[in-house]
Amino acid sequence: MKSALASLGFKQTRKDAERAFVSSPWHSVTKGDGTAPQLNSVRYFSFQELKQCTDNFSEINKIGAGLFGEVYKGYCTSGVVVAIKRASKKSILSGKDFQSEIEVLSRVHHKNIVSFLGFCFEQGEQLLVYEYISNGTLFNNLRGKGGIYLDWKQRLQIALDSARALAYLHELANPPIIHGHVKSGNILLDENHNAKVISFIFSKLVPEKEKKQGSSQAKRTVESVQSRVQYVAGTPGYVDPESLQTGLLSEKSDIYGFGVVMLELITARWPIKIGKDTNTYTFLVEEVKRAIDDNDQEYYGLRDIIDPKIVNQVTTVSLKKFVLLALECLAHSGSDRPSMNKLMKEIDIILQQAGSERTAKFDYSDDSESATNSRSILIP
Ligand SMILES: Nc1ncnc2c1ncn2[C@@H]1O[C@H](COP(=O)(O)OP(=O)(O)OP(=O)(O)O)[C@@H](O)[C@H]1O
Repeated sequence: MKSALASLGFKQTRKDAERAFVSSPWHSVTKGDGTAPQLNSVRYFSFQELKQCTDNFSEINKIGAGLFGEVYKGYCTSGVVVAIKRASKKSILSGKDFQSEIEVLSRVHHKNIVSFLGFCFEQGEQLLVYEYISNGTLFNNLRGKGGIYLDWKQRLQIALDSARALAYLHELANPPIIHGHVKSGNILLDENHNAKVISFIFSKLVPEKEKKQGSSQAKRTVESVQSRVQYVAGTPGYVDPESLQTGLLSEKSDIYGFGVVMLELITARWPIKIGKDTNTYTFLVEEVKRAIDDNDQEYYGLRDIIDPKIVNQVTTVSLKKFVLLALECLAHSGSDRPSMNKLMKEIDIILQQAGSERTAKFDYSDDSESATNSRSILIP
């Protein structure tokens, strides 16, 4: 992390850092009260610096918008590119809340989670600075909008990368973190098509006034999620039905969202489709469940639903196992869903099998195993 920061080219000296920290509103919050944040691996960016590297937050540098606010591409003087999330007025947190979010963010380090580089908190602004991930969201790429063609094995690898990231958040991060908003739009692809999970902290970045009693690290109200799904396109299809009933989010809500992402990887379809009259909805989960046919040895009943771009590549065994695993994630009751750790291991096995199934095909042997795998040739 240190070298990444040094290469940012802002030439931050210890003096600069101290000056910046003193001028930040946290100074008054933390001074002498023993709650100084552990910010060893992140740096403070002045608002002026961020303004400069985004050309005054120009439209041309705007790359997206989420519930926290708008996201800008920023060019550091060294040429390093960063992604800057600028809180909208309604997302501004109290100094203490922002501080605790920064503390959590600064402790998360995983190769499949977008790196958090620093923050800014001055002039009534709150900004988060991340490494910039160049190849867009999985959501867009699956729908041909990101310019990347993803074959079946790459999709399995993306599932594995994302599962690793979420398993880390659930089981290794300290304190454990519930993502709260798992969707293909929150999985970015880097230049080597590695998956990088983003936005995991957002569900905690809910303004104080929107929080309900009982909101904590482990159990957060789902009210904010519900209010968000009304205006975030595509998100409703990912919401765990059990959390909607109980009003609480848990790790199992992330598992549900992940199950939907798994189905997207197979089908490249929207998690929810709104009919022309806007009164009818089709959930991908229901579509897949309806189509499954145990008697179909080849496609498991999903021939017409599988993304046409990969339909000639999916291998029978890996397809069936992957779908069954996704359906386990989508069980109505959270207690029936697997843990992220289990998912990670299962997907790893499926990926290895998919590899060997493919190899079997290239053997051109005439046994029944390779006959079953007759669809496993990769189309370049
Ligand atoms: N580190 C990053 N590198 C490149 N692009 C990013 C990065 N972070 C965010 N983006 C872009 O900005 C968009 C908005 O991101 P953001 O995380 O704020 O919102 P979201 O994922 O759409 O929704 P939500 O905040 O509700 O999860 C993303 O879809 C992505 O295109």
